[in-house]
Amino acid sequence: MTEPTTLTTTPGAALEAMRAARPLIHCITNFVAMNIAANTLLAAGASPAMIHTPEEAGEFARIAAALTVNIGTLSPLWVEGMKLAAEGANAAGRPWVLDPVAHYATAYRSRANAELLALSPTVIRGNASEIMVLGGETSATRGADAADPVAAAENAARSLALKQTCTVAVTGEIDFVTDGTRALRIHGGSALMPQVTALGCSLTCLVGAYAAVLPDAFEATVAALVHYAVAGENAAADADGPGSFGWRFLDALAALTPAELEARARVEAA
Ligand SMILES: Nc1ncnc2c1ncn2[C@@H]1O[C@H](COP(=O)(O)OP(=O)(O)O)[C@@H](O)[C@H]1O
Ligand SMILES: Cc1ncsc1CCOP(=O)(O)O
Ligand SMILES: [Mg+2]
Repeated sequence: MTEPTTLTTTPGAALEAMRAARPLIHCITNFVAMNIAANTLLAAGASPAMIHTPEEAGEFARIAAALTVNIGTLSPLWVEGMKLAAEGANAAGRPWVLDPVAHYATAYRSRANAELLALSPTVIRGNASEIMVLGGETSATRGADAADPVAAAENAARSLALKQTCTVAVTGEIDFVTDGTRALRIHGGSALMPQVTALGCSLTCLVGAYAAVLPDAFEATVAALVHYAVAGENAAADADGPGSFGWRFLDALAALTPAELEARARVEAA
């Protein structure tokens, strides 16, 4: 029988540590997400830098506390920058997070994603459809939005985590995080979240911020997802729709205190 997964750093302590460190996060994300992801990191308490050109991406990854790579809007130059950055992060012993946006959509995108997977991301964060296909299963989805429930992706996430020796986060109505041995589910958030573009991409950057500070990538990923889940619930309480949810969500990320996060976190064994 396996032991139930417990956290050594609670979500409140993780938030306190992340804000105290205000880690510099190197983000290579897509054109849609760049602004909202940078604002997400600032609101949460980290310091973003969006740097993608091959001339400097490898060098900068060695300076930053963590790297996040998102394949949402690719071009050959960007892919080169992503690979150099991942190599730089690995060389400097920094964690890096991969967001495989719609990696199944085209042959070019699949190839780029496979090349990044070969560079051993510390964490992979995707929606259920993205993780199912990465884990060798099929999905009816074609674009960036999920067409499957998170529960359907749990087995794929476990096998992907074991194959890649990394942490895998599957997000959706109830998030699932595993490193192949440990596994937890995180409740919270809002049905308005998938109606605002790039919130998943921005979460990937926030996972980088926590992974920069906590030594355990599994626990860092859980902490980032809990921060997002509680902020999402708070923002949704007064939102009229996706538009007002967007700005309320930034405010809620910033307003959360470690004590509130501690009291409101809903994490269960999986
Ligand atoms: N139906 C939902 N209810 C609550 N939270 C949700 C729901 N769908 C997505 N989320 C949250 O939205 C955030 C982005 O996840 P997701 O939409 O799965 O990513 P992506 O944008 O990459 O498809 C996560 O924090 C996730 O928990
Ligand atoms: C719409 C879109 N198209 C290419 S990247 C992107 C953003 C996807 O954002 P998310 O995965 O967070 O929904
Ligand atoms: Mg996504």
